[in-house]
Amino acid sequence: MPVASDTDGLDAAVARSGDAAEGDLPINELFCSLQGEGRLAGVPSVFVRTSGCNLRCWFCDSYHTSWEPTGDWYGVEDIVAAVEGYDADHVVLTGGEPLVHERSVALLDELGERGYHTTVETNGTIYRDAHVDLASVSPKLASSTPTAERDPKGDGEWADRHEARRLDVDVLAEFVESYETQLKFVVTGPDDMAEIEALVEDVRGAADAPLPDAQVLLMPEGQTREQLDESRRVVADLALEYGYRYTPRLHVDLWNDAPGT
Ligand SMILES: C[S@@+](CC[C@H](N)C(=O)[O-])C[C@H]1O[C@@H](n2cnc3c(N)ncnc32)[C@H](O)[C@@H]1O
Ligand SMILES: Nc1nc2[nH]cc(C(=O)O)c2c(=O)[nH]1
Ligand code: SF4
Ligand SMILES: [Mg+2]
Repeated sequence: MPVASDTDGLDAAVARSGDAAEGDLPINELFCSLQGEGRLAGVPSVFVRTSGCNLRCWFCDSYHTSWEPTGDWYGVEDIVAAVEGYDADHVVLTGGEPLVHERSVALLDELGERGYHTTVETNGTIYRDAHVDLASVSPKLASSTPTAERDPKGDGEWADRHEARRLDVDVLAEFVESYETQLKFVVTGPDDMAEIEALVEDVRGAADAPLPDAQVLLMPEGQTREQLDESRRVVADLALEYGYRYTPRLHVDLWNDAPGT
């Protein structure tokens, strides 16, 4: 069932569609896999992927949650029951942008109460107070902006909105202060490094909690194994040069771009 048909996933994906009940969340997919990214890479985890996003990265590997959001509406209890059907104690709430949905708070709190370790994969533009064991924040760099030349769908209609929304240093600082946080940058090449260094310094200046280099991760851009074959060495060398941590995309290395991985 399409969750949204117009171009603004933030408004449209949250809009009530037909028989969706108050308190439901738009879910694009739910599956069990190994966490592929970040400091918990390799840990068996249930992934809950919400639909709808307030940004439009040209490279988004979850096209059907952002550019053309699809999914069905489920209540928190149904989602928890589906999670409990798998033999895993880690849950990753992702999207789309899960924190555009106020209802994500209830889901995270319920999972926390049941003893799950919760990771939230977020673009870091919206802060919410919830049970979050690891905030996996992926701030979006200028190189993510869908200019006319790189737009997967249109002719750059989203570029200005994306550009205006993609960074909020105070929101990033709030994540760092409130949660165990990793900043996980999608790196397209050496030209991204100046923006990363400046942003990390800005967040350090704004946050009342430390942000050591070990919590700053560089992740190669690439939706397929073939694309990562081109990018991973470049990004690994940048991590070594700048003293940040490298994170693989283990799921892509293992299963390429297969659905449900
Ligand atoms: C689809 S996003 C969903 C969560 C949230 N909207 C975000 O961007 O953090 C999940 C993760 O995949 C990363 N990602 C998306 N497309 C990618 C690509 N082509 N290459 C590398 N990482 C990508 C995002 O930066 C984020 O860390
Ligand atoms: N295996 C696996 N690990 C992941 N880590 C973050 C993901 C995401 O899409 O947020 C993701 C994903 O889609 N698959
Ligand atoms: S913020 Fe995340 S979900 Fe939204 S377009 Fe970018 S990568 Fe995709
Ligand atoms: Mg993914």
